[in-house]
Amino acid sequence: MKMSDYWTTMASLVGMLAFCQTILQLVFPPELRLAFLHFLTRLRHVFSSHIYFDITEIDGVNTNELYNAVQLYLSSSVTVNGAVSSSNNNTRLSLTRVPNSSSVTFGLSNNDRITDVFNGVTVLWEHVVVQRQVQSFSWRPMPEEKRGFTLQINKRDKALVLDSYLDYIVGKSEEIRRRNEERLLYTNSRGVSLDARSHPWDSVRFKHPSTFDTLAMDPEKKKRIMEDLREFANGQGFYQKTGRAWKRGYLLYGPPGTGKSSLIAAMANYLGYDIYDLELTEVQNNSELRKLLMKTSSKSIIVIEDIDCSISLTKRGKNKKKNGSYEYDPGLTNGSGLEEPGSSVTLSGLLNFTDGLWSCCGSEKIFVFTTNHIEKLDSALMRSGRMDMHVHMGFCKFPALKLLLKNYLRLEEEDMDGVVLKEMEECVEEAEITPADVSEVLIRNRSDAEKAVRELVSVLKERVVKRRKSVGLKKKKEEGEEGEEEAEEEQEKRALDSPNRNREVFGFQDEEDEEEDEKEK
Ligand SMILES: Nc1ncnc2c1ncn2[C@@H]1O[C@H](COP(=O)(O)OP(=O)(O)OP(=O)(O)O)[C@@H](O)[C@H]1O
Ligand SMILES: [Mg+2]
Repeated sequence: MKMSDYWTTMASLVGMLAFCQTILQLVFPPELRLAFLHFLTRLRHVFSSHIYFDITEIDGVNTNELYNAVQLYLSSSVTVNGAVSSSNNNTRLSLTRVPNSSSVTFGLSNNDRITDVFNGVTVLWEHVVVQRQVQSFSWRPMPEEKRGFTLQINKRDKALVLDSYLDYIVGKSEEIRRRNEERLLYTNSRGVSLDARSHPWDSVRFKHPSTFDTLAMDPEKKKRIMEDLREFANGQGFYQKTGRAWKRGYLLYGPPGTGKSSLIAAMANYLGYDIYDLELTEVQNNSELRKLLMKTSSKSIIVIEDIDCSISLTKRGKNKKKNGSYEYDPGLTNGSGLEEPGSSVTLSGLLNFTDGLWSCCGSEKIFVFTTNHIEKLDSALMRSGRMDMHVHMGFCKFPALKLLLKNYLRLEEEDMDGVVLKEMEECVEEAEITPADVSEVLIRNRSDAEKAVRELVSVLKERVVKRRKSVGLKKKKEEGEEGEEEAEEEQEKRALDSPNRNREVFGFQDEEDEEEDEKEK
């Protein structure tokens, strides 16, 4: 038989089987029909030159990330990839826009098909939507519809698809999400079941406008951080070669309102990473902490803000328990001072979270801790290798001030009066003002740039005067204390040198003195 005849016979066989399926659906009772249908579908697949893969939206009770990836990928290939869209002119698309999202997502309508070409191989995608059978009882309610994609490929292309096409789709969908600036902000909350199948993080779309362009800080420091982040993101090979986990730790410290949280948002926007904002007070113990970590995705920033507020995570000695562990009380004592059993996150638990074997579940993760009081932190948290970069976010200096003026008032250096600029330059550092306070003044007067600048200068000057006063008072106090100390010392010295010292000091006369007194009498 010729090859073409073979394929014709096969095609007619497959067609016949499909026809039988339809007849069966009409004639037989449901139970029998189902069994026959299964049998015929199998038979059809045996003779078919195609192979099919089902990618369902929900895998058991977990959401299937591959489903979302395929949806995003196909949505972009319909709109971006010209070759595909032109061959799918008749495809019906559904349009969705998620709350807070700026972009519209195109998706395949129910039971519609689309072709895609990968490395010269054509594949067919079908979006299958069927009604779910009514559940008598379920721990977790399921959606009414069962959705999934079916991928149809030629049997001979199976290896190519399994080896690289699906990976390509996942990578591409992540890229699309980042390009759409659609990042997610996750947070954990207490009481969420942490069994192996559910997701302990709640997420919202993250659209923070802070970027490195809007961040007012020392330009050199900013450049270094950006370089470090870029090297990290491109450093897969380096981390592999050196045997290090592909992760990096940042400790941001400084007074409130100096831009620590803004820097984290800028980092996420710069790299296109998601943020996991870990609320440590909601975590009951180390094992829960580990489970949370296991459920974080790659390309993410895991943040623990205000770590200094977790008292027992600070100086080790203070809260050392009898068994040698370091305890953290996340407010779990129920007011009676009695701690609920098993409710503690220890410092070593936290260090394992950032540094131990578990920290490299997934890869490409950045850990960021923030604190207002670096001096309170335990040295174990600070040692090199743990927090790779310590970034001090300090009071506003002149370059940062100029950036804020530019961002808030669109005032360039050359637009401004040289004398005013000089005044600002001279007093900004001494004023010890935070970028948050500067922004406050500028926002208040943003409709009138001149007024904003005037007010800013006067605020700076006021602060300088206040600071000088308080420094003067402090100095005086110190001098006063020093003076008193000196006077006391002088007195003591005199007392020591005086021949009557024993009298003064000890309150008795020695024998010699008594004799002299007698003589005088
Ligand atoms: N360096 C900065 N550059 C630009 N804006 C800043 C900067 N620092 C603070 N701001 C402004 O002040 C606000 C508060 O800043 P942010 O929350 O980042 O401070 P923080 O250091 O995290 O404070 P805290 O220690 O209280 O958490 C921000 O919304 C931002 O508008
Ligand atoms: Mg903050």
